[in-house]
Parts: sequence; structure tokens; C-alpha cells
Amino acid sequence: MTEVPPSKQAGHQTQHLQTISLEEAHRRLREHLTMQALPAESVPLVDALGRVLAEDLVADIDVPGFDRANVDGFAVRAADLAGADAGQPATLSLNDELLTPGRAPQHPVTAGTATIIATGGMLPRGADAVLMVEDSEREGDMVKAYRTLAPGRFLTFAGSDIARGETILFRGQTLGSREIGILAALGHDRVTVVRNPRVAVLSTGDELVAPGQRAGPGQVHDSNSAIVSAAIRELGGAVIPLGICPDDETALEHQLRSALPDCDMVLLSGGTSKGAGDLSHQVIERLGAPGIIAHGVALKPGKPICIAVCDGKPVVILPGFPTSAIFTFHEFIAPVIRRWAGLPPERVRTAEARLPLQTPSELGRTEFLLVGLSEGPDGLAAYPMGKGSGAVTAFSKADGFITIDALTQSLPADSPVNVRLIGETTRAADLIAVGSHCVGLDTLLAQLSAEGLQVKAMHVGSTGGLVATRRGECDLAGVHLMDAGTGAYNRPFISPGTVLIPGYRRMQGLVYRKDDPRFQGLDADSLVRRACADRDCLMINRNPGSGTRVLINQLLGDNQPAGFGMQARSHNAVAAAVANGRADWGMAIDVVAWKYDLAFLPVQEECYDFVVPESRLQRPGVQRFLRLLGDPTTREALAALGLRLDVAATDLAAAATS
Ligand SMILES: Nc1nc2c(c(=O)[nH]1)N[C@H]1C(S)=C(S)[C@@H](COP(=O)(O)OP(=O)(O)OC[C@H]3O[C@@H](n4cnc5c(N)ncnc54)[C@H](O)[C@@H]3O)O[C@H]1N2
Ligand code: MOO
Repeated sequence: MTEVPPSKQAGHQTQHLQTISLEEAHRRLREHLTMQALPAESVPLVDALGRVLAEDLVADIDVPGFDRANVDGFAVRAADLAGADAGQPATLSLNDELLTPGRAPQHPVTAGTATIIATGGMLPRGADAVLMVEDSEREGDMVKAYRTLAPGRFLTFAGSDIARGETILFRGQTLGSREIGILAALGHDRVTVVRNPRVAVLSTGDELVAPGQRAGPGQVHDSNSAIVSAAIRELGGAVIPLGICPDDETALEHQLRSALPDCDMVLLSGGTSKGAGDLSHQVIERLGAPGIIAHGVALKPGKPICIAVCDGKPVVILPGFPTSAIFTFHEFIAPVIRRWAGLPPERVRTAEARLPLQTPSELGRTEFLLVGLSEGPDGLAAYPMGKGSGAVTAFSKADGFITIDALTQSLPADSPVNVRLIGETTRAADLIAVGSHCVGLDTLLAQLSAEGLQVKAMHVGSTGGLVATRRGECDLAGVHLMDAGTGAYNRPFISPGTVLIPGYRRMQGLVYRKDDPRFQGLDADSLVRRACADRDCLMINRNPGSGTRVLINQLLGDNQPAGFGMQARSHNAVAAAVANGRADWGMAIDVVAWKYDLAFLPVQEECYDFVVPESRLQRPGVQRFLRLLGDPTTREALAALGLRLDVAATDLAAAATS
């Protein structure tokens, strides 16, 4: 038999996934795992922050432990002060002691007597109130009281803060500074907490490099370990970091076998699908019984998840794609860690919203679709974040997700949806920008954020931004769309009920690597001619519907040079493709070309403007944005980015109030 050369082994892919439903996957997991808190352990109070209480805490002492003076003055019997006032003070004789905090009284307060007491001092038997020193006058061993007092005045009774026998903290509560204060007040120097679930975390893949190292061509920073480890800690788990393992069966097996004895669970990511490097599942199958209980769940994202139980310990391979990894973590693993850590089930928070756009879904897989929420006149709108399983930002930036049933192929625009919220509840955004991305907009939003405004940006492209403004579901949209007929930017596209705020101009042009000998000394037109004549000269195109694509079409006419079918979705993506040699030329804005150190041949200026729904023009966040856009210092900062601001600030102000 001839040996398959390594370069051809990528073609050697197996079909091993036997997809089961989401419900069945959960059922199998519950069947094989013990879903209860791990055993308790006692830890010193100083190490208790963030730990989960293993048992209810019943107070075994009173706090305060004695009746306590709240002011400096005299311990008295309230009845002795009946009728006393400035004209007719009551006179009491002083007992022979001084009750500073920490001293146990030796003499009772009998009728007609009083004892000097300091704030925090222990009240003697017989006393039922404290006379403030300001309301008295001392004369030798006598004291005059110039007011009456109700019994209980200016003192705290024993057990009024915490009463012995009271359940003061409950099992499952996470110990924060406030709970730790209570434990100390009760005299505890140790506390019984649930043992932290120990989760070993490992990323697999030859292409992975650790954050902090430079990623070479084709390499990827290992982000799964970081997000999964932090999520484990958020859930009360302890992480055993195993780092990155290359696609090497022997190394992987060795690493897993040495990790298993010290942990309660192993989480891997990557190498669970059908590719040549996907060998993790073969390794975990032989680590212990019963082995793999699910490999392939009809779920999107997350289909190739592989769940094994090896001699009682779960070993789970999360899919390598970052969104798939973190989604499946939260779907299958987080509830287990919570339970083991002694935490109650997650409180599910949801919001009712509508989908502004028709949304396709894959038939046969339950789909979790990440969305960003925006408040409109008819309630919340859920804009799909639409970045796919490979994205790292979608999960982190989304407000929540909707679940689309496996049998649904498409949800029509305006469908009501139930959004499962993720992350901490934040207050409503002061400014929501939905639309096209621009470094200038980033600068403006960063400034507002630094001023304390809650800003939210959803990059859904110019057209998506215009939909959002038309529906009144955002505060502003950054847009740059050219009308092919007239060459005019943005104004032809805005709808009644929205206002166009002039932004700035950005120079569009052709980019290529500075050292590419084929393009030296050419202008834009001759570069296009040269590229059209050479099939080895690859372009990178833009997505249809983008303003840049309109311009590219004008420049190319009927020509379709090599690479015409490759589409990037942003100026940055075009520049990145050219800089790393995947393409040789494309169209982008000059600012981005500089960032990637590319040569730039100007073609045409495009206008990046802001569209604001009239109904939201007066919102404080929008007004602040507009003032900022007109502010000379901000305009200097934008100009320094290479953005051309030839619209006078006064015109801006006029637009803002129109
Ligand atoms: N022919 C098929 N191919 C694929 C299928 C399929 O059914 N048939 N399923 C796709 C789906 S769905 C997913 S999800 C992915 C998951 O694949 P793997 O779990 O095998 O993951 P890898 O191939 O190792 O990596 C996928 C992707 O993610 C990047 N990655 C991996 N680990 C990390 C990490 N720790 N940090 C950041 N990024 C990571 C990796 O570089 C790849 O780009 O398979 C599809 N394919
Ligand atoms: O399951 Mo994959 O997560 O669809 O990308």
C-alpha cells in the first residue's frame, strides 16, 4: 500500500457524528452525571470571598450580645425622667463606675440613679434608656436631666441585629464582602463552603498559539481557553489550565490521563468535527467507561460537540469555533458546574422583541441566534448579530439569543421572538448606533463612553442601519451608500421621518502591497487594466449592496478580473487580505490602507454620514453626539485619522435642530 503523504491527509476525513436532538443530549448527560453539590470543606474566612456556602448559617450568638449604648451619656431609668425639661430637670445620683466599651457593669441602675456610659458601653441591669451628655449637666456625683426619654431611647437591645437561632445566610449563597462581614460579626474565623469543581481546560490544534505570542500565517490565538476558563470561574469553578496540545494523539492521551486524577471534569475544544486533525474523540473514547455518550447534536452553533463520561468524570470536547465553543459550554456544561459548585440554577432572564428582518435558519438543527436589542416605538427589536460560528465577538457583544426550532426554515420580518438575555443587566443604552462601521464613529463613541454614557454599537452595514432608522429602532446609523445613477451619497436613501447629519468624507482607492512590482508607477485605471490582463493577479471584491461595490462595478465595467468572486465585508477585511497576500489588490479607504502599510491610489471620495430618526433627535445621547461631532477638538482628532471634515460645524448644528 502506498503511504498517503502528509499534505494529502487533510482529505482523509471520517464520518462519525451521529446527530441526536438537543433534548436527548441533555437526557443522556443527566443520566450519567450526579447533579448535586460537591462535598463541603472548611476554609479560613480570609479565603472565603467568592465561595459558595455549603450549609445554612444559623446564628449561635446574639449580635449585639448585650444591650448597648448608642451615645455618650448616662444609663438611666426612663421613668425617673418623667416630666423633666430645661426649667425642671430631674436629678439623679451617679453610681460609682464608668461604663466604657468592653467593661461589664458592676452596679444596677436603681430608681433615682444613673451610670456614666460611653457609646458602645454595656447597659447595666435596670437601665432602659441613655441620656445624652448634651441633655444633661453634671454636678459632682449628681446629674441633672433636662428632657424626658422613652424606654429604649439611644440604645440597641441585645439580639436586635442578629438573634441567636436566626438563619442569617442560606446554603448556595455566594460569599461576598457583605456576607463575610456577617460571619465575622458572629465570631466565625472559618466557614463551610462547597468544594470548588476543578475543571481542566485544554485547547487542541496545530494552528493555535497562546495569547502573548505572535500568530504566524494560518495561526490563531487560543481564545477558547481564556473565555471558557473565565466562565468556569464566574460559575464558582476552579480551573486547571492545560494550555494548548497539538494535533497529536499520543501527546493528547498522555496529557488527559495525567490530568484526570486531579480534576472533576476535562474540557477540550477543537478537533471534534470531521477533519483530518479531528482526533480528540478517538482519544477520549478509550479513557474510561462508558466513554462517549453523545457526539453530534442537532444544534447550531455547536453540532459537533462530543460528550464523554470516563469513569464518572465528564470529558467534553467543545467545537473549536469560538461561538460554538462558548455556546455549547453554556448549554451543557455551565448548569453542571453551577450545580456542583452548590449554586442554584441560573435565573433565566428573557425579553419579548420583534425581528426587524426576515431571518433564515437551517432546517433540522435547533438554532441559537445571537441578537442585539434596540428599543423602538413598538417595543424591542432584536437585530441578528450574524457573524457565524467562527466569530469571537458575537457572543461577547450580543444582548441575548433567540432559539429557532429545528423545523423552521425562515422567520418572517416582524416575527415576535423571546430573547434569552445573556451577561449582566446593564442600564438602557444612552446611545445606540446601528449601521456601518467606521474608525471615526469608534472615536466619537469612545469619547461618549469615557464621559459616562452607555453606548452600544451594532455593525450591521449601511442598509441594516437605514432599516433601523426607518423603524425608529436606533439613535443613529453611520451610512455610506452611493446611488449608482447619480453618484450621490446617502441622501437618496433616507426615508421620511429621518434626518441626515453630515459626517465626513473618506477617500476610496485601490490598495496593493508597496513592494508589488506589477503595480509600480500605475494609476488606478491602468492598475485595473493590468489586473484584468493577468490571471495570476488576484483581486478581493466587496459584498454586493455595499457602496464600495457600486464603485468597483463602475471601475471594472464588464470586466471580471481574477478573484472577482472573493468578497470581503469591510474595508479592513480587504486591506488584511491584500496585506497577507491572499489577494493582490482591492478597494478600501486610505485610512485603512495606511494602517496595513499598503500603497494607495485614490479613486473617489465617499461620504460617511449619520442618519437619525426624527423621533430620537432630542434624546440627550443624540444631542451630546451631535455636539461632539461639531466640537473643534473632536474634529481635529477625526481629521488626524485622515477623515475629511469639510462640513462646517454650524451646518451640523442646523441639521441637528431641523
Ligand atoms: N465536513 C464538515 N466539516 C465541518 C462540519 C461538518 O459537519 N462537516 N462541522 C462544522 C462545524 S458545525 C463546526 S462547529 C466546526 C467544529 O470543528 P472542530 O470542533 O473540529 O474544530 P476545529 O476544526 O479544530 O476548529 C474549528 C475552527 O475553530 C478554530 N479554533 C479551534 N480551537 C480554537 C481555540 N482554542 N481558540 C480559537 N479558535 C479556535 C480553528 O482554528 C478553526 O478555525 O467544524 C465544521 N466543519
Ligand atoms: O456547530 Mo457549528 O457550531 O454550526 O459552527
